[in-house]
Amino acid sequence: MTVSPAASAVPDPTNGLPERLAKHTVRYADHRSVNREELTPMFRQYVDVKDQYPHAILLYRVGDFFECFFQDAIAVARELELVLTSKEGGKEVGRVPMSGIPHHALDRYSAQLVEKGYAIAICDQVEDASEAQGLVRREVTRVLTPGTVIEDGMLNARRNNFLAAVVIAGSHWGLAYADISTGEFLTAQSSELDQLTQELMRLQPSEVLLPTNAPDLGGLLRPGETSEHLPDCLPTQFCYTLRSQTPFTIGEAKPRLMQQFKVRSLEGLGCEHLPLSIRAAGGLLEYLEDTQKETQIPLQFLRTYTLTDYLILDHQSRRNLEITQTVRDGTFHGSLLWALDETVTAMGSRTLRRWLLQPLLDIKGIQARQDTIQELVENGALREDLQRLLRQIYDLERLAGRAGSGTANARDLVALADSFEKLPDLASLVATARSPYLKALQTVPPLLEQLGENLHAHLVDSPPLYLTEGNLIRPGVEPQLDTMRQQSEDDVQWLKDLEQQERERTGIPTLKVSYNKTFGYYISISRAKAEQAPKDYIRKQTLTNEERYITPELKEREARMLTAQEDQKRLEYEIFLGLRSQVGEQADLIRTVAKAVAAADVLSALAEIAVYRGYCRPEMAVGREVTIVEGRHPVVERSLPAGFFVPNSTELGQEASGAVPDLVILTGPNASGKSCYLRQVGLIQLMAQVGSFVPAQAATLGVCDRIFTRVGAVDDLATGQSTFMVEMNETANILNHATPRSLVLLDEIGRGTATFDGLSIAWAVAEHLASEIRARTIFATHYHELNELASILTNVANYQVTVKELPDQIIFLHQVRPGGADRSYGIEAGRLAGLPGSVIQRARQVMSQIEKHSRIAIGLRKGSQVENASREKNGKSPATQPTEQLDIFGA
Ligand SMILES: Nc1ncnc2c1ncn2[C@@H]1O[C@H](COP(=O)(O)OP(=O)(O)OP(=O)(O)O)[C@@H](O)[C@H]1O
Repeated sequence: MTVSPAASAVPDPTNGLPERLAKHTVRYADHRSVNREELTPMFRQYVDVKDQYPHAILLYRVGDFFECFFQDAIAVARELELVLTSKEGGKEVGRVPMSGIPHHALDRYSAQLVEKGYAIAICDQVEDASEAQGLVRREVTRVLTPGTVIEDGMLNARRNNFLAAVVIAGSHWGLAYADISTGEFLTAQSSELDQLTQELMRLQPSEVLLPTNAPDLGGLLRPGETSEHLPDCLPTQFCYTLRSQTPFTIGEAKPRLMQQFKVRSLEGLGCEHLPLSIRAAGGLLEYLEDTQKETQIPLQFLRTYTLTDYLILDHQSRRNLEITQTVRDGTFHGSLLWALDETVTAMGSRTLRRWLLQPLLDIKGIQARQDTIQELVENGALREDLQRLLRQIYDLERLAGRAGSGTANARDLVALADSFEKLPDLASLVATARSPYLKALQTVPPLLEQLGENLHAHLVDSPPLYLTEGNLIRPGVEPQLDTMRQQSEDDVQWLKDLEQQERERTGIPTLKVSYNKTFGYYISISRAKAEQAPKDYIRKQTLTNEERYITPELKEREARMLTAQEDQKRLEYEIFLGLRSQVGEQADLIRTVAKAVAAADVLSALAEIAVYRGYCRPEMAVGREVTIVEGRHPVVERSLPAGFFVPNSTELGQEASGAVPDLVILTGPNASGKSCYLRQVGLIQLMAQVGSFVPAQAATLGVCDRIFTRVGAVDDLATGQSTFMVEMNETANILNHATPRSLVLLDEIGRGTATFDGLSIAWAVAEHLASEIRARTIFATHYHELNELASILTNVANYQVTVKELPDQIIFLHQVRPGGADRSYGIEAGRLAGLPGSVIQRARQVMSQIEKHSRIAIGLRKGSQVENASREKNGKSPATQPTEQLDIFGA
């Protein structure tokens, strides 16, 4: 990072030092507090590097370890539960805190630190320690931050790892985001700050770059940390990196983008006229240059999108519909994605997640997906063969990314070649397919076929993990390598011959020619026979049972052999690098194919589900109709034994017929299935717009612009808002943004306050939605007084979830039927829960008094009588001619 040493004041040297170390001779817990002149040369080199990376944990290579010192040692020991020790920092300095990790465990430990929101600078030895004159030269070769990791072990295969950058100007904002492991790079600009929050919540980026004027640049705010530099609209749950403003200025960002994509104008990228988008994207690119050092990240062409391209789902709705995790405990198990993810590749799984979070608005796009699913539903053999082949295709997107960035190993290239080999099979399998997503697989780019053949021709089937140890390249492809290999076989034979020859010369049949790292080749004779060793043997080492010798002839041959081996390994490595860059050059093409493969995977998974779980193809309509026949909740159905889920139908929002309501008031006892029904309707609509088949017997669904859900009441502890305030904020958001094309699912509005306030608000909200906005709405409530609304507004209907009452129990039928519940079963539920009999009896008395005398009840009764009379007289629909506000509190 181009960050100057921290500008903050030099800290107290012992601040944060663990007691155990403080008691000993360790005095310095922070590298900035030490007098550099007094440090040993190695420590001086360390602090010089550390100064350039004040906000990252510096992992400093010393032999076989990556060591941390001073404050980093303390943090790393704490976070990774490693032993904190100390090392002599200089005569006057004394010991400084130290902790370290073995170099071979770098990936594992780095992954843990990055996951905890730390940035890591890896400072490696850049010259051979044995050849160094004085101190070994070291350099930071890579900076790892949560949003910039590409290492396989640090990424979740089934989800994207996004790095985002935001630029805010007043209420306008620009957002750019990239997944550098797959190369996706997108940008958007808009004008409502709330939408920025919603976009970030959808993306769940691992790291967000924020240009600021903060003096302490490069700082990383870990999730949950707050800062005066963090604007209010940005949720604290993400990891933020504070950057300088300069790369985010239009003057720097624009040329950087043009250079990256080798274009003369940004017109082709679609963001020419979106300055905030350009600034965000340019700032993100600069950060990549800064952190990736020599590693080139092959990004795809920047794509500009607008928020209105997709069905809008705000964060609350996404959460309430439990799309990627459950509300209750935030687990994947129990979410919609869990229920639908039958994909067989990691690329498919990531694509399904993205599709579920961005349902489509375009009917043609939806139908293209539906057509593909239908073909795969109708042709079971095709579906099975397709999935069998897809299973054999590796993560092309990320493998291409690693090849392009020069971090792929030989196994990665073999995995790519194996995958390319399957593409022609895939193409011939779908040769006669008719649907769009299968047709996309019918042609295999010849370049990829050749590339796969070339990789297979060169690389052995199971290459080693390390690239510089040889054994990567097959025999017979590179004459020079074959000559070298022949030479080393001759050498091995020469050693065998030597052993035989020396056994005969000395008369010792147990004499052996062996090798170890310290002495190289030597002749070994047991101690008992040592006096038989010839005079020309030079003794090198004496062990308890063995004497070891060398001869000038053996050493001379050894020197030649070792050089030849090194040359051979180097040549293999060079051939490998050539292959890797050939793959890297095709990264874009590979990713295009990867996209097609991923989509086919998602659609065959959805087809498989449709067949086995009895889903139907919904008819997508241009109007506002929501007609679902015998719908089911896709997740609850899966968690119940087969046949236990009770299907329910839904009819909302038909244009012409007055018989179909826009708004349904849904009543029913606790735990009867109201929330489940509400979510079921939302999920069916969402799945339909993703292009999936839906859990129903039949469905006709108009395309929705937004789905809003307000389900249950949960305190938002993160922002310190009360249950009621959260509920009111969410309700306000719905009333301000819903349109006649929206689907609104409300559960228990007005519960978190006094009953009268709650009922009044619930009434007013329902009335506004039905008569002003006319959004398709299901309004689940315990206030059965709201049933009166249906007698006032023609586009409102009452439904209830039915129960069967037995003398000592209620049986939940889970059936949604027309009509309103005339009472709630709260007291009944209390009785079943074991409240004392006297309390239950008293509650019943109180309730009957309230029902008789409550001014709300009287007001409602009176109001509806008056309203009915006036409606009959005028013959007008109150939905088209809003009534005056009903005085539910009586005169
Ligand atoms: N259609 C159905 N078929 C079978 N079981 C169902 C159905 N709907 C709901 N259930 C079961 O009933 C349980 C309670 O449902 P839900 O939470 O939707 O009730 P509710 O009416 O919203 O309750 P409350 O008013 O207390 O919030 C669910 O966990 C589910 O197991």
